Amino acid sequence: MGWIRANNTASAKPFGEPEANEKTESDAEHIEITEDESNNDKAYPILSKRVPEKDLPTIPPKEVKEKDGKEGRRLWIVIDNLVLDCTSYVRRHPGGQQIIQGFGGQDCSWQWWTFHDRKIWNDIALNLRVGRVEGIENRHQKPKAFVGLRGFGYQED
Ligand code: HEM
Repeated sequence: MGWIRANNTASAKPFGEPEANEKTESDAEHIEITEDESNNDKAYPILSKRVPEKDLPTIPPKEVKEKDGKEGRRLWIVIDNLVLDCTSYVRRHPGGQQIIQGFGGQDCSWQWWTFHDRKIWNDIALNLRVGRVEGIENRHQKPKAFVGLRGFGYQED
């Protein structure tokens, strides 16, 4: 795999870490965003995973909901109140493009953690953060965990 290459250092400055978007060895291992593809959003560029969560910009929910990836708009998803820009990543998603597109501008926290582990979070998702948001609801209720057989007629004796 290659580099995360972000050329938007200047636009990242307001968030307090001038070198925030410099590539590093650890960033480099698992995600490749070429100069052309990154086409970073000027208002909300993708920030390095070295930027602490508390220093991410807070994005109004209205703006997040607009980023549905349609008609040239950026494709953002929300996981655990973090906003991830999947505009470029979606094309290389091993689970297919459609599933991410279906969550554009929306929360998909529990669905995400159903299919991915902490390593994928650390290696890839953390390299896609653009900010934080409060108040974006998941449109699907999380199914209750399957806790026993009683409901299916199992009888204890
Ligand atoms: C930041 C966004 C995302 C990243 C970085 C990401 C990353 C990945 C990776 C690395 C895999 C391969 C996993 C493996 O081979 O073990 C994968 C598979 C998959 N992802 Fe994602 N994904 C993202 C978003 C989503 C979303 C929003 C969904 C929908 C809920 C989703 C659903 C899936 C599914 C269904 C698979 C296939 C799982 C399987 O074959 O067992 N992903 N994803």
